Amino acid sequence: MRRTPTLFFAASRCARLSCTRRRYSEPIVRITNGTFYRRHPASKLEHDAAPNPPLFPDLSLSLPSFATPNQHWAILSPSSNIRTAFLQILRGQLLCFPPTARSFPYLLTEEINSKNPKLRFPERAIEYVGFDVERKPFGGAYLSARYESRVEETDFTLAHYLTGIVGMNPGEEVIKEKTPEPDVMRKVVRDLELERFLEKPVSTLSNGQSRRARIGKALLMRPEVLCLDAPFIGLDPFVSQHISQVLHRLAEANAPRIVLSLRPQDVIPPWITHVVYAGEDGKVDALGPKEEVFQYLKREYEEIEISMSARAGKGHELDSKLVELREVGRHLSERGDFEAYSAQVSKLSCDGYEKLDKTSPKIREPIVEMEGVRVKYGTNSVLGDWQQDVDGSEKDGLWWTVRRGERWGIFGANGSGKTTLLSLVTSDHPQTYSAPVKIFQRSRLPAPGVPGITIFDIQSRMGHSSPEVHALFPKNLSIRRSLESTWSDTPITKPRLDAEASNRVEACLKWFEAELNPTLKDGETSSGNLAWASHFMFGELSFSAQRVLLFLRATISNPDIVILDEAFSGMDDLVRDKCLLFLSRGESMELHYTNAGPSPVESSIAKKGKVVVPGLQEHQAFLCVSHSRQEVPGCIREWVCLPEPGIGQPRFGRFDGPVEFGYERWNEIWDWPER
Ligand SMILES: Nc1ncnc2c1ncn2[C@@H]1O[C@H](COP(=O)(O)OP(=O)(O)OP(=O)(O)O)[C@@H](O)[C@H]1O
Repeated sequence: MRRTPTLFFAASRCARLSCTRRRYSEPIVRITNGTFYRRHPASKLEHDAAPNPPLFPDLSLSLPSFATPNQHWAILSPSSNIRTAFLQILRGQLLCFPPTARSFPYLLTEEINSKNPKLRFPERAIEYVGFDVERKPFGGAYLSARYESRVEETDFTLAHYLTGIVGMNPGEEVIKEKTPEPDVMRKVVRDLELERFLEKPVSTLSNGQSRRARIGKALLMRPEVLCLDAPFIGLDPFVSQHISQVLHRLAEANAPRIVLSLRPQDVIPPWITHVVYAGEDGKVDALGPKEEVFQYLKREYEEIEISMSARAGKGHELDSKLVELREVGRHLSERGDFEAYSAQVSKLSCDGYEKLDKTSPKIREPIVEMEGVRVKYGTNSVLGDWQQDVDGSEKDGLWWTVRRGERWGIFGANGSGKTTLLSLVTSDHPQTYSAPVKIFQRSRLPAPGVPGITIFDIQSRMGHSSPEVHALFPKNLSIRRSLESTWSDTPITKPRLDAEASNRVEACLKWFEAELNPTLKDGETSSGNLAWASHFMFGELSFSAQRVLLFLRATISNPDIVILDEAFSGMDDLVRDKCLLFLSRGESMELHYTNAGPSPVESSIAKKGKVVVPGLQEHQAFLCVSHSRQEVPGCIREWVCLPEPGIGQPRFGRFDGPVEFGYERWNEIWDWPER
C-alpha cells in the first residue's frame, strides 16, 4: 500500500522494457491503463451487497501473440479471487474502465479470421480452466455413486467428456462438429496420460485424473490461449512435474499459449518467463520478466526482515500488506527461487507445535481396523493389491489400524486409492459390507450375537470434508444452516441442536466472520450481529470460504473421527493457516503476525476462560489427505504412503514433529533423497 504509485510506474515500465527488448507481432491481449470492476462502479450498492473495489487499477500489460524468445506468463498472488479475476480479465470478462483500455489486436487479424472466425471472440479464443468447480462436471448423484462398479448406461465416458458429446441422442451434425481430429485427440490423451481411462465413466475418475481430463478437454477446443487457474492444486508431485513439462511443450509451440495462475507455495515452472505479482488488495505490485519480479519481492522481503530484527523482542504486529509480502517472500526463498536474508526462524509451527514434539498423547483402543482389505472393480484392483508384512509374516491386502488419539496423514500418487480408502472408513463405499473392515470395533454386517453398525451410527460419529462432499453439498443452505447440518443425518434434514451445539455454531461464525461474511470489507471487524449468516447461502460464497465452512462442519462437534481429504486445498494461505490452528487449538489460540514470524498465542477468549470450541481432543482420531506440504497439519505423526496400483506395497512411518519444519519429513513420505 505504502509503495503503490511508484510500483505502478515500475510495473508498467517493466512491461514496456520487456516489450521493447522483444520482437513480436500484434499482442493477443493489450491493456493500457485499465481498471476493472466486477459490477459497474456507479451501480447503487444495496446495504448488504458484497464490496466492489477497483481491481488492478491502472494496469498496463501486453501479451504478445508471438515473441522471440517466447514469453510465458503467470500471475502470482496469495488470493485465489485475485488470481481468478486476472485470468478472467484476460479473456474479456469483468468491466474495464475506460472500455477502450483493453483490446485483442491479434484476434482481429486476417490470420485468425482465416484459421477460424469464431476465434475472433476473446471468450472462445482464450479458454479458462478453473478447478473451483472441481468434480461438478463429473457427475454422481450421491457420494456412494462414485464407488459403484456398475454404472448407469447413461453415464458418459472420458472419451465422450473430452469431445463434449454427452447428450443422449446427439445428432450427426453435433457429432461431426465436435469430434476432434483423431491425431489431435491421440496426442492430447497421450500427453496427459489419459489413455487408460478413456472408456471409464468420468464419475469414477480420481481428483487428479479429473483435473487432467479438464485440461485435455480445454486443449481439444484448440484455443489460442489457455488460462489455467492454479493447475497444480491436488496433483501429486510427480504428475505436477509431468503436466508442467507438457504445458511447456505446448506453450513453446504457441499451441496454445499458456497463462498460469500460481499460489506462492506452488513451484513456479522454470519455463515461466514473465510474472505478474498482485496482492490481496487487487493491486499489481510488480510485473515483467520473472527475474525482475523476484528481485523486487526479494528486496521487499529483506527490507521487512531487516526492519523486524531492528524491532526484535518488541512483539510488534505487522500490517496485513507486510504480512502478505513476508509470507510470499518466505515461500519463494524457502523454495530456492531466490536467496534472502531471514532474520527470524519461527519456533512453533503455525498450529503451535514445536519442531521436535516431545508430548506423548494417550493412544487408546482401535476405531478403524482393516485386515487384508482389497478393492477391485471387475478385474481392476485399485487398493490392496499387495502383500504386506504383518507382525513378521507376509499377508495379502491392506492391514491398517487407527486408534483413538492418533493423527494420520494418508499420502500417495493421484489414483493410488486414498479417497477409496477413506470411503471404506466413512462407509460410503458399497464394498464396506464385504471387506474385512471394522469401524468402532464392529462390522457393517451383523455377526452371531453382535449387531452390525449402521451408516447413520458411523456418520454421526464422524466429520468429513472432501472435494466429493463439496461437489454434492447443497448450495441453497444458509451459512448458519450449513454449519448446523453437522448435527443432522444429511445436510438437508433438520438438525438436532441443543444449547451446546448452538453455542458452537455461534462461536465459529464469530471466529471466522472475516472469512465467511461476504459484506465485511478488508480490515473491518465484526459488529457482533450474525444476521449475515442466515442471509447468505453456501453457493454465494467464494470457493475458499466454502472450503472453510465445510472444514468447520467436519470439526466443530469434536466427533470421534475427523477426516479431511484435501480440505485445505483452494483456501488462501492466511485463511488456511488460521484453519490449521483452529483444527488443533480451537478458539484457545490465535495467530499473530509479529516480527518473530507467525506466532500462535493464547487468545483473548482463552484468557477469559470462555472457549466454546476446543481443537482436536484426545478421544478423537484424525485422518488427513494432502498433496501439499503446507496443507499438512502440524499434529500429524503417523503416516502411510499408498503405492500406485500394481507397484509394491504401502510405506508406513512416524514423524517426531510437524511437517512444516524443513523438507526432510516431506521427502521421507515420497522417498525422495535429501535436497
Ligand atoms: N467406481 C469406480 N469404478 C472403477 N474405478 C474406480 C471407481 N472409483 C474409483 N476408481 C479408480 O480407483 C483409483 C483410485 O481412486 P481414488 O480416488 O481413491 O484415488 P486417490 O488416491 O484419492 O487420487 P487423487 O489423489 O487423484 O484424488 C483411480 O484409478 C480411480 O479411477
